[in-house]
Amino acid sequence: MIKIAPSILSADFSILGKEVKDVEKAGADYIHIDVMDGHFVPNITIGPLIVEAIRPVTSLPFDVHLMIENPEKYIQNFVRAGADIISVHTESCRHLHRTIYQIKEQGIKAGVVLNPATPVEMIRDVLTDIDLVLLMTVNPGFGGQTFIPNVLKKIEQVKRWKDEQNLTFEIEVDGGINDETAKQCVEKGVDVLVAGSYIFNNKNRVQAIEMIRTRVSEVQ
Ligand SMILES: O=C(CO)[C@H](O)[C@H](O)COP(=O)(O)O
Ligand SMILES: [Fe+2]
Repeated sequence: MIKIAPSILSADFSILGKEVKDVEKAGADYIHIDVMDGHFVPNITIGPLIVEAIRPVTSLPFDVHLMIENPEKYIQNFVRAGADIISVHTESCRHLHRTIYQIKEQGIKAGVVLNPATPVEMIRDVLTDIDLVLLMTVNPGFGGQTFIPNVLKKIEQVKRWKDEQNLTFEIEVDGGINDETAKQCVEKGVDVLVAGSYIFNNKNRVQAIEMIRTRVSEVQ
């Protein structure tokens, strides 16, 4: 069963709690939360206060995507705020293995993220340590960008390593996901689809999630 993780980056922030509830009712599996610091990426978004504020609204897992410098400094804050999965970029971690274990020691799941231009070899030696691999299908920083098809072959490679070693981490994609690109990613072995603008820009979130599920079911 493919999981769908609406990215609240494209939600209406003036009614954020209501937006989260809306996608939960529409059949979301995770809530994807994009944390940006204006340094690692050219945009500033959500901090632990907002995560804490929406925590009581839903029981869905919070999938927190840290696009920040020195992510190790903020892990505990996001765990206390209610994160269930924290993913860090290989490009912002000098000691990736240490940071992964810092997350896991907090009793939550750890993910690693790769930008579109970062080779998958960067995570090969931590594949047995992680719960999630997040492959960016756009350059991080903004919602509503166009899917980069070159990432499809990276999905294929990560899926091959996962199967060869009988590993259980989830493969997630993020950026430019719509019903068509979702299908292409699932064909290559993706388990979790992050979608921001495709879901939140549709007034009918049930229909948006249903469109993705219908298209990807053609693969399964
Ligand atoms: O991490 C992100 C951007 O850095 C977002 O999760 C992503 O862009 C989702 O937005 P969309 O589905 O509109 O592309
Ligand atoms: Fe994201």
